[in-house]
Amino acid sequence: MQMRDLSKDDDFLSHLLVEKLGTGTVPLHVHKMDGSRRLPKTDTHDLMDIVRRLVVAKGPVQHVVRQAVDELLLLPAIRYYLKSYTQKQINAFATHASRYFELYHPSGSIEIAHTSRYSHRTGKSELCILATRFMPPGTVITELKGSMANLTDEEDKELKRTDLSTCDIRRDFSVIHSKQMKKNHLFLGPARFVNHDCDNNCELFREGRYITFRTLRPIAIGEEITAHYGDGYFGKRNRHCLCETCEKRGRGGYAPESSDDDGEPSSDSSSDSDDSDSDSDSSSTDSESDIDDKPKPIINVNERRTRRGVYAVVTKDEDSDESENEEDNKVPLANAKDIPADGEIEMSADIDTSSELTSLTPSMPPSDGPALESPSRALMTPAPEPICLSRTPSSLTSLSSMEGPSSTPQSDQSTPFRSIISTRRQKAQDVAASSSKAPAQSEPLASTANTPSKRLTRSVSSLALSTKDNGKGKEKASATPASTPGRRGRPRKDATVKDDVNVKKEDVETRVLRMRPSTANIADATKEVGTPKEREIPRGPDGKPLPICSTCSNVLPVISVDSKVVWGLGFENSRKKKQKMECPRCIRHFAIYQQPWPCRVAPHGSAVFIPTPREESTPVDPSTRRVSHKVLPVLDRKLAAAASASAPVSPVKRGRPRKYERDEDGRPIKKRRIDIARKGTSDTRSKTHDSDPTEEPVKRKRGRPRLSSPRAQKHKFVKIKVRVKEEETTVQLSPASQPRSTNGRFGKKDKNGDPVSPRAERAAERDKMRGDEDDETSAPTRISPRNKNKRPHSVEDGDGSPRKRPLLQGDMEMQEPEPAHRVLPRPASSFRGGRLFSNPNPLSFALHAWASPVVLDDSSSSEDEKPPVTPEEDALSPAADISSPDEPESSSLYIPVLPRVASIYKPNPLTFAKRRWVSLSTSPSVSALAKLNKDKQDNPDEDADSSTVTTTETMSVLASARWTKVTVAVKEDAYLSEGEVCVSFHCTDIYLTVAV
Ligand SMILES: C[S@@+](CC[C@H](N)C(=O)[O-])C[C@H]1O[C@@H](n2cnc3c(N)ncnc32)[C@H](O)[C@@H]1O
Repeated sequence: MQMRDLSKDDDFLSHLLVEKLGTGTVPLHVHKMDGSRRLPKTDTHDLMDIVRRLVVAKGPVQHVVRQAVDELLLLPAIRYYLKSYTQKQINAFATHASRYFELYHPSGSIEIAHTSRYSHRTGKSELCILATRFMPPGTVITELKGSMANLTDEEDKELKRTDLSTCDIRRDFSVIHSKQMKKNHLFLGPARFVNHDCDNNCELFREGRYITFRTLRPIAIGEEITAHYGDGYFGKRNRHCLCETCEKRGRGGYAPESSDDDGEPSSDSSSDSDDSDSDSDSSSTDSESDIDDKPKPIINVNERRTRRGVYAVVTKDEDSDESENEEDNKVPLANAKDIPADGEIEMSADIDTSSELTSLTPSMPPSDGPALESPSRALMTPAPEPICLSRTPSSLTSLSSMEGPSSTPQSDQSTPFRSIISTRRQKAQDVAASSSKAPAQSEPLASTANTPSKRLTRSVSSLALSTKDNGKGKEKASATPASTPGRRGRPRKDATVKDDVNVKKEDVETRVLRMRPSTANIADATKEVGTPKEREIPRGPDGKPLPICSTCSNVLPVISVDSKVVWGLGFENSRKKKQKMECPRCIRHFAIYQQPWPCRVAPHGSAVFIPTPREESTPVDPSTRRVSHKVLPVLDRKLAAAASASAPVSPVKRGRPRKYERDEDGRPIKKRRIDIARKGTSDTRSKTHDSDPTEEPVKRKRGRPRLSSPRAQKHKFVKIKVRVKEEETTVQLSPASQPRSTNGRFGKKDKNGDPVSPRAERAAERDKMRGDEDDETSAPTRISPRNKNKRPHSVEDGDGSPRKRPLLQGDMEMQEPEPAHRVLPRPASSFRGGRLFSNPNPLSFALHAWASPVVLDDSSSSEDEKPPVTPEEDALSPAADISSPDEPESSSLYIPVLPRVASIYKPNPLTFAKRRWVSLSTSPSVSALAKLNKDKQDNPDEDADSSTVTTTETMSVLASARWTKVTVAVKEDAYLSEGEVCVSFHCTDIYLTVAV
């Protein structure tokens, strides 16, 4: 990866996934490689939602993290940022993003937090890495990753260039030096937030092609993860180091000499150095003790201080000083056969050779042979792929103290790895040696959990610091808790297990927290944390109690950005009111995990909120289930979204205006809603109707209803089928001039398949003749676009009285005599013709109409028992063809009022059965039907069902001799509005054609 890409990506990603998730007013200020670079704006809610989904997602870490990265890449701001990127660059960006996302996974064991440790010198709020669970020695912190970019000579020079006037020191970012490659590398990513401590608890090491961190000793919950940058990173012998160890020992930046010589505001005091000495005495195994024997470092006049720290311009002499450790640095990582000897690595100060962290040793000792790999091979850091599913100690760990009865680090003899830093390695050996003598060594791992962290917080609160800065002397940690929210100032009664690494007894008693190695047990640990027990109230230099976090009991920090306090002042009122206050770390933690720090997963059985990309969950306090003020912005957003969703589509958008309001597919939400609506109604639309489906009909009009109405949607099937039968019907209308239907359903065919319908043809001829004779009579029966919306059944004659459709009568006269059948009015039902016509429904209309004439025939019983047959089934059955040999040819009566357009309706057999369709197996008595019509005329108030039949103007009957086919033509139907629309109903042997 190119240095520029890496620094740019890291600036952006740390802004997105660290700074932006600082939750509101609580800042997590990241020092950028290029602070002047403008970054695209992103919505914090979007980022937080992605992280929350990651938190609750199930599945392997890699999968979950990848999902989060995918979601991130879909955000408009990120797309904008990546628009000029090549695919390779995008991949690198995504990989780097995954390193940040991985930090948040519930299986993770670290977090990025704020620290005020260096603020008194730098005026800056800085960040650090804290452990969120206990880590035994040798644990590989897999999620603490960095990405490394090779530095070209120019870039290296550029990074080294120091503009003292602007203090724009970018060199303070991790620069790793490979001795073998003789090159510097930029090391960015979450790993860059690891601060230096002279008694570091972790070491940078290389595992295979990757560089990560490994614990050197047990690390407690809340303890800061520290590395060793080198002995000369903060000036010669780190004289300006502000680490806790230096503070404890009164060295580095806390040494009296340092402040005197530099003329800088000193934090040292001679009185405190005694304490420091006593600490050192108790830590007899501390590898740094040998430094005391050496002469005090000469102050380097080239030393410079920056906003972020102190850096040394190291002379050649100093280089030679560092070389004394070189042999130690070459101690190999034993048994680590997979580690390529692609270079030794150091965390570089201004001058690479000045660093103590001068080598990540090759996998094999130098004596064993040459380096395993070509020095030209680029160094890499762990990629997301090899993410460990479990955060258990690595195999390396298991080979160390985890395996033995002792929970302490073992010596190099039994450890398959060696420290990459000579002094650290020596320290580990010493620690192991001392721990083997410790009483706690016989305790299994469980007791390790009770082991307090070795490094105890000695930093002071900002209040104390202000006092110190006023010249009251060198701050010591004896009275004040950490400025980094990693330590707890609460004493524990059960903290009886002695630390592996010679911690003073009083320190143990005041700082030990029972550690829980498993995630589930962290919940219990949190309970303990939240239970105030004989808490030693931390007090400021003025004796007043300091405000503490109600969750982790740390002193609330004061956070300043650009030397301006942005958080942490003005708690006096809250304290007076005894309001609970949380530190930024705990606030942030709860916002992300919905669990009190350091829990990342809900205690067993409790509900976990699961936000989904579609539905944003409102975070609710799980204890009260009430929406708190914290979630109001989210709630507002949800309400706005709900309001806009329920509102009709309108150009005026409601709710909180958002610049990039898009769905998960990246499409605008508004458009998507319309699409959904369209999708739901698309099949209800006829070809010719494109009205807006969301539009509500203002007024029910006669005639064709709008398709958008629910009523219209009921007939979607009918409308779809309309076009299918058009051709057939046309054939029936003009058999001589138009092509016949080819599907055989309505077109009459003989055995050879030729269309044969003499009766129909004769009827057509009759109709034609009649039409010629009486245009007035035939006109209403002909459906034309002009009169399609008229109701032909209400055709009136000259005197204004309803006039029967003469066509039927004529047909009846011409029909061959049929045996009489009893045709009875349909029994009374809820059907009302008036309602039908005022609110027409072609389906019920036709059904009821044809339920009306109940033709009783004794011979029909067998047909009645037959189950209804659908048109499809019928089509498969040759017997069903209306021109089947069983059916007398003459049985078909064609009435030329047939619609021009027909459609087949596929009825639901059950519906048909319910409606008591009678299978008319015998030829109907047309005269009986005529009688029925007459009866109806005589008794207009009779059942409406009958009226539909007797209104002969509205329908014609085409009946076969056995009534195997019945066609009803309805001249108008509002629903089948496209003029000559016809619907054919089919049930068993009855065909019903409704025409408009
Ligand atoms: C690699 S960064 C570590 C993360 C850094 N705290 C941040 O917020 O970006 C190194 C910087 O951290 C600060 N730092 C880390 N350890 C320190 C120490 N022991 N003494 C003084 N400053 C330290 C210095 O400002 C240094 O330039």
